[in-house]
Amino acid sequence: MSFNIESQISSCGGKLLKLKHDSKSTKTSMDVNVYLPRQYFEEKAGKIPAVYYLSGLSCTPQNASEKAFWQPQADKYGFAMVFPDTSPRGENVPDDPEESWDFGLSAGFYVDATQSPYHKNYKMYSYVHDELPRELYQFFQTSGLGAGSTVDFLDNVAITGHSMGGFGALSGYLQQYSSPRKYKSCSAFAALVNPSQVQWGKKGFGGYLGSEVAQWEKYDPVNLVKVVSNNGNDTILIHQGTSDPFYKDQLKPHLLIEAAKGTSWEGKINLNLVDGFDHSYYFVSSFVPQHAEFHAKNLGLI
Ligand SMILES: N[C@@H](CCC(=O)N[C@@H](CSC=O)C(=O)NCC(=O)O)C(=O)O
Repeated sequence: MSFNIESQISSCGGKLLKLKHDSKSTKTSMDVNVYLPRQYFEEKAGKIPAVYYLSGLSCTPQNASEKAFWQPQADKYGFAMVFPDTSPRGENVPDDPEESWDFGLSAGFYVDATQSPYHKNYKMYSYVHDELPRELYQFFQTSGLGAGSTVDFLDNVAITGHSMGGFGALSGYLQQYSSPRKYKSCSAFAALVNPSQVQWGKKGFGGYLGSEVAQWEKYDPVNLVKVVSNNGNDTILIHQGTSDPFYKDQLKPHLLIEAAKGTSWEGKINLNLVDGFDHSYYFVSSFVPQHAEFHAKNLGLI
């Protein structure tokens, strides 16, 4: 199933492509933005790595594309950016019965839902970590958009995200850690590190996965650091604003540091508490340069 290029927008030295495709995982049409850096259009840039950015509650692919300012960094180091959506959408896609913004549409939690009625469409784990990379790779292999360059959407890839998306990045990175296609690096901005223990996560996991805690633990980073072995010197980069209104009740990054103690991740989670910053994209965009450099190093670009 291929992509329709809804629009191509010049941004910095490259192009932001707004794409739409029919997803087998979600059984809906899905929007995704891809930023192709200036290197993609230069002669013989070869295979360009990709960074996947997972957005948070209430987002579409537009929020980060417009407000995180990843594009200048992508041009600086030579990586593509992928901005997936945060949930399936469509007239037959179930939403939150409470009509809140923390569950349902724009709040898919990057899990594969097992509970009715969400089990049909809310397969966001499989979509983000399996279907979307494969479909993008195939599409760009034949798109002819670049001057002899290609994007490596499958292997030399990194993952990052904000809030619910920070959870999604940590969860996907750790779950895929021992797979052949593990992400080369993972970072997060104001992430939900222990969804099983906070209101947002209890509502999301409960609604999508049911009440069996073992199903929650499969996705929860605080559990995953205890069962996934860090097979090298991998580190995880996290930034958290101390003026973030969700810091104390929903995000709780210290719980991940605590959980890592006594494991191969102890001392490997680089948590940066930054005074005066909130939860917004003013916070995210302030630290994107540091995260971009972190991923560029792990992708072998510097
Ligand atoms: N729509 C809500 C605001 C919800 C919110 O702040 N969402 C954050 C992520 S929260 C955890 O995932 C966000 O990224 N918002 C998008 C943005 O562009 O800031 C409300 O109206 O309060």
